[in-house]
Amino acid sequence: MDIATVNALPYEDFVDILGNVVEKCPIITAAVWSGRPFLSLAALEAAISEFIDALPESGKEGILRCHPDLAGRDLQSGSLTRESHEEQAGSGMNALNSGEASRMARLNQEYKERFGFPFVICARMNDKENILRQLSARCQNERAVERACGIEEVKKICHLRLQSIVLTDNKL
Ligand SMILES: NC(=O)N[C@H]1NC(=O)NC1=O
Repeated sequence: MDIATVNALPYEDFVDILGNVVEKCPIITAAVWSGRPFLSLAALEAAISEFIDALPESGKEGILRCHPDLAGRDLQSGSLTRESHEEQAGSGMNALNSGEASRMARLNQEYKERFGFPFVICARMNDKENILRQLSARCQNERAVERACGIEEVKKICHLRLQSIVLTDNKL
């Protein structure tokens, strides 16, 4: 689908197709629809970023809280969104050995207790070793730093999800 097709979508279809570019936050997609027409995919992505940046800190934390844990309950029970499942499987989250799995569970829990929101990282840009290393390191951050860090990762995830739906000019 190219950007002209995206711009022509009624809002129901726009939200159906693009509603999970930020995990379980279709309200963001629904909000930016009114900014059409977007000149490019980059312009649509910028509108999403601006919407997120304008939220109060509680709203940004809310976005983080909509994300499933990496290698967590939803992966085990098969209840991840399709996008999240592909991302987690791609980075080896469903193939952790028992030592890695228990380390991931312990650090995820420690992180959530410290910050009140889950650890978020763009799984498609990292392998499991890197994810575990980052999780451990980021547990030491200040809450405000970590909130900003998580939101930057949400934007990376969004960037890749948008690219898999909307053709960029060089793919036309
Ligand atoms: N917690 C977390 O980072 N979740 C995710 N990361 C990602 O790339 N997809 C997710 O669902």
